[in-house]
Amino acid sequence: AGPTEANPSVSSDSERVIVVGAGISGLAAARHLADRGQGVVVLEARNRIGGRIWTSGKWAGMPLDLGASWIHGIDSNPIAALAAKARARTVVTNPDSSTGYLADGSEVDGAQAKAIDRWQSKMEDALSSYQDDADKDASVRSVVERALRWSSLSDDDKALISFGLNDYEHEYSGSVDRMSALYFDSGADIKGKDVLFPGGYHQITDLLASGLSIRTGHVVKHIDWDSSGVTVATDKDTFLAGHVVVTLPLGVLQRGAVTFGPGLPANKRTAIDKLGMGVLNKCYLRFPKVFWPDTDWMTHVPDVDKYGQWEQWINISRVTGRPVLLGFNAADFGRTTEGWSDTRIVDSAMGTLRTIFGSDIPAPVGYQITRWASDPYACGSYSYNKIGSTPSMRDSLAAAVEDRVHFAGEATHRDSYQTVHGAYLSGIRAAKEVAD
Ligand SMILES: Cc1cc2nc3c(=O)[nH]c(=O)nc-3n(C[C@H](O)[C@H](O)[C@H](O)COP(=O)(O)OP(=O)(O)OC[C@H]3O[C@@H](n4cnc5c(N)ncnc54)[C@H](O)[C@@H]3O)c2cc1C
Repeated sequence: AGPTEANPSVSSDSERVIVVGAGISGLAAARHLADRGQGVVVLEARNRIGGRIWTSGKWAGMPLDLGASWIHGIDSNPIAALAAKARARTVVTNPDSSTGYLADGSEVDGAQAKAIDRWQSKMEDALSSYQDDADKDASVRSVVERALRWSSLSDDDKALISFGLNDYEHEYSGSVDRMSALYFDSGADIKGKDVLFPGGYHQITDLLASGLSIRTGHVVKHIDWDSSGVTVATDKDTFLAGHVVVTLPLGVLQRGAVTFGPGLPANKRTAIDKLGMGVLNKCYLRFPKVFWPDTDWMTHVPDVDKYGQWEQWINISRVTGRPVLLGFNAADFGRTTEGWSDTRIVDSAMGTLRTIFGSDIPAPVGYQITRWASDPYACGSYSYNKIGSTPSMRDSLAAAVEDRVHFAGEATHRDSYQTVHGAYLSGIRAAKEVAD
């Protein structure tokens, strides 16, 4: 039967494709299919599209990205092509444009900067020789600490090494205590400059979404299939289709928030279980005036007992001309702060800024804070390679089930997981599977 009058959204149209999730991967899949004449409906739990791309309009005239900010590596990056198509202005941020500070707030001098670089190279060497020689996985931290004879080091050197370890956590989002030394960096190298969008990343998702049939406010609960088709049940309705493209974040799959009938194959369940979902949170602070240096980045090396706290900041005034700083917290500390009140988070951030810039800096006039791990439709920021996982598990995560249930999303991209472009490419890949 076709759509019924009582329930127009129920259709047995076996040609139709349902896409679960209106993040960049779901939108890419739906766009690809719709452009080829395929009937496609996107079901999205939130009342907005974009998923982990989320531009806040809370401060008038100052769009701020609470999820992804950058196109990582603009060379042959499909998101750079979409940005051009959307006529979205981009601004390069340069990792070398950075001012560093030590635990006491003093600026890192030339010799100290060299010491940081030296420890960073030693860490990289230790991890790459481990990858060459080891036959058993271990955590990034344990490999680094063993190779650098941790217990024999001074507290100052430990602080510099810890800063390097936390840098991995910012990049990969997992804790170095659980991140796989063998595979933590198994993704493809980023090629080209990093750029962000002063007008917000939503320009990319809006471009893809234009004209698509998207049902927001539909929380998918069950996905069932057999030889005749697929049934997708949300909290409001039931939808029938020939194929479904599932773009649920890894953390949502891990939580078992959506049931699959019949169950998912064993290798996919193993991949869901073993891959890691990490955390990166943002805290934007708006001030009455700029009191910080005119570099893109500011870094802070805290004492070892304050591991991972407010180590990386980006100077938003370079991008928007407005007096705004963005502090990041990753992995365990990022997760810990999610249990704190906004006031406690802002006070903690201000503690670091006062150590660096003095107690007479102005109080912030506004803040915006993310809690990605507590978000039930993300359950984390992006995936990472946890001890016990292997890169091939991403292929298992990506594999279609019986040519009916297809999977996309950043975690399914073996080379470019953790990124917008990886998620986008995974959506196109899933759409091509359906269309074939
Ligand atoms: C703080 C942060 C900073 C980042 N920075 C960058 C960066 O600078 N550059 C970069 O390239 N990448 C960055 N990333 C990663 C990037 O945002 C993601 O890789 C990408 O957006 C993921 O897209 P996706 O389509 O796979 O998943 P999502 O965008 O999460 O899409 C999945 C969709 O499914 C929906 N959903 C969940 N559960 C259900 C349900 N039960 N029913 C229906 N719908 C459901 C969700 O609401 C969501 O809209 C960042 C991520 C975070 C969180």
